[in-house]
Amino acid sequence: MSMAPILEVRGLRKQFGGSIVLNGVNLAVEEASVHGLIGPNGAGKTTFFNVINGIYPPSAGTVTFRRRDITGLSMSRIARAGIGRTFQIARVFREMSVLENMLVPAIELGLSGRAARAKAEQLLDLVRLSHLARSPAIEISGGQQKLLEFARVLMIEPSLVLLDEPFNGISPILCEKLIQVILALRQEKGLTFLLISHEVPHLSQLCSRLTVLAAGQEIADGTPESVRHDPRVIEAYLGQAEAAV
Ligand SMILES: Nc1ncnc2c1ncn2[C@@H]1O[C@H](COP(=O)(O)OP(=O)(O)OP(=O)(O)O)[C@@H](O)[C@H]1O
Repeated sequence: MSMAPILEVRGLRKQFGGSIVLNGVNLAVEEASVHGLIGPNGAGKTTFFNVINGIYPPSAGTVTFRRRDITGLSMSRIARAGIGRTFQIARVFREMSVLENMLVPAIELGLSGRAARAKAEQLLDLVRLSHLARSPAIEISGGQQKLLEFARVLMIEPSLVLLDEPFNGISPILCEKLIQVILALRQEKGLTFLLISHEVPHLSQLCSRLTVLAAGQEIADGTPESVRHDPRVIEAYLGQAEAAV
């Protein structure tokens, strides 16, 4: 059985002025997998997401999603093609209630009021935010805002979800819940996840495959176990520890 990867990135480069942040990244994500993207601070992980979901056009390289070339498309077209994304610091509409936040993507997609609301309530239940549905988003914690953003991304029924540090600032109990939700969505709906995280135990629990980015290039790719013992990976992280001293 050989299936084409759902996402295939080749030779991706991103340069800001004279600074090369992504220097020819290659990465393939298998459909219905949970794939981790790790690497030292400043490696280019968030920039990689920013290029994949259309915040910035790449300087060179190609992005293929479900066999379709999506390189350089706008953010909204990439979202409509089926790629959802969350941010390191959740981006929620702070003055709106939690439920209203959930309805924004539905309005953009033109879903009917009643169906959208039922779906929103079901997803809020999934991330245990139902009791806060009427609270203004500004009044819930940063961790709860991240869960809200996660649930909101699911409103557009993406087939690939990019998660940037989904566990940061979330209580251990909700982390465990989020892990179970991700695994269930993969198992039951065939969703694919690409996630940036520094949480090694969570990554080992979730991911069949990890890609390690350092200085804008992928330096290792494989199972969490093989990557952890890769000398290039150890060296990349040691470099960071020395730099921090
Ligand atoms: N819009 C931009 N203009 C100029 N430089 C940028 C821009 N966006 C990112 N960079 C630079 O790219 C480098 C990589 O940043 P990025 O946030 O992608 O790394 P990261 O691996 O996600 O790091 P962290 O783990 O700290 O979030 C940094 O040196 C950053 O300053």
